[in-house]
Amino acid sequence: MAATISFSLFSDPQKHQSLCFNTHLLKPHHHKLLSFTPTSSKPAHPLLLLHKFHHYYNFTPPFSSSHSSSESYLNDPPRTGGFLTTQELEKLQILQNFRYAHEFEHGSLWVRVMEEEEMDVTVGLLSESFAESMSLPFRYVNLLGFLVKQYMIERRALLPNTATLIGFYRGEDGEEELAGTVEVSFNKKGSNASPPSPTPPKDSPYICNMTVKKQLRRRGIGWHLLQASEKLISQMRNTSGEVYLHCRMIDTAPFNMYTKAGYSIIKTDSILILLTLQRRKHLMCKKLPVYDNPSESDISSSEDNHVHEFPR
Ligand SMILES: CC(=O)SCCNC(=O)CCNC(=O)[C@H](O)C(C)(C)COP(=O)(O)OP(=O)(O)OC[C@H]1O[C@@H](n2cnc3c(N)ncnc32)[C@H](O)[C@@H]1OP(=O)(O)O
Repeated sequence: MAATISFSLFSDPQKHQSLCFNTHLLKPHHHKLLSFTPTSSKPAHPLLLLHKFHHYYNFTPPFSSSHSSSESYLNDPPRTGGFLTTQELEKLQILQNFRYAHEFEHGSLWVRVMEEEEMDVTVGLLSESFAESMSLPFRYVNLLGFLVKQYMIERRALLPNTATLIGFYRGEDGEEELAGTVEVSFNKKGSNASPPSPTPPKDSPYICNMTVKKQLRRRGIGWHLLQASEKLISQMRNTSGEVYLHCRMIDTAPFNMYTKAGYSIIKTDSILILLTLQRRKHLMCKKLPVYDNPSESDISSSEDNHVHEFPR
């Protein structure tokens, strides 16, 4: 079981061994989940679940208002397997300082880079979204959570080449809550070793794993998570002015959003992809302006900049 899981989950084949080891961290209830047989007549084999999970968004694949030191990246940078260069330290600083805010008539949204302590809530939000999109029963959310967390730990080690953004929403009741998340990779180092088809260029920025909490959808939050991602990409001063993303053909909501935001289809999976139990996907692309000075990328509309106290 351990060896099979490691085969399909991780984006970097060289991490195969380490995941074999990690799977020993499975708690007894995880083992139970892996061998779980749902009530339908056709049992969902754990391998099928993992296969679907791997190909869902990018596997290649939320928030508390109180917490965390703002110095966390620089004082305790994630382990990248080597020393950080001066340029990488500068990029960590950009990530740490990144803020995006928007005032709606119905409430406020703040977006920033996820801190380590926020990983568990973010994992919870993503797992529910994956279960929903893969039409899996709610009882699979815990197992998905285990897999998503392993993935996020691996991605976090690639900071500042990739980052997970989280958005907090405060509605009319004054309560703040985690509203959504999105992952951005900025360059080849942050890209996935085995990205989904159709394959995007590895050295270009790439957006994936966007989700908005179900109860908060259709309020403009997804749109502003996308704007925040593009703003961050521009601030990170990439040489490539193009940003790529995948969107499943059946997902009309994100497809409409990306089209409205100026993304166009570059390539679409052949119908033969259905033989591999995957949904057909579009690879979409948008050309972003390249700025010499990162502050020039601060192009949010004036209403976006009604930034007050930022929850941390
Ligand atoms: C690259 C990737 O990550 S692809 C994966 C995308 N994620 C998912 O599919 C997960 C499940 N879905 C979601 O979490 C949400 O529906 C999201 C993230 C796609 C959109 O988030 P929301 O906050 O609901 O979107 P938002 O309210 O900002 O709408 C922006 C635009 O998207 C489109 N849109 C959003 N929801 C819908 C919908 N249900 N039907 C049709 N179009 C929709 C519209 O064009 C909308 O603009 P409009 O309001 O002016 O018509």
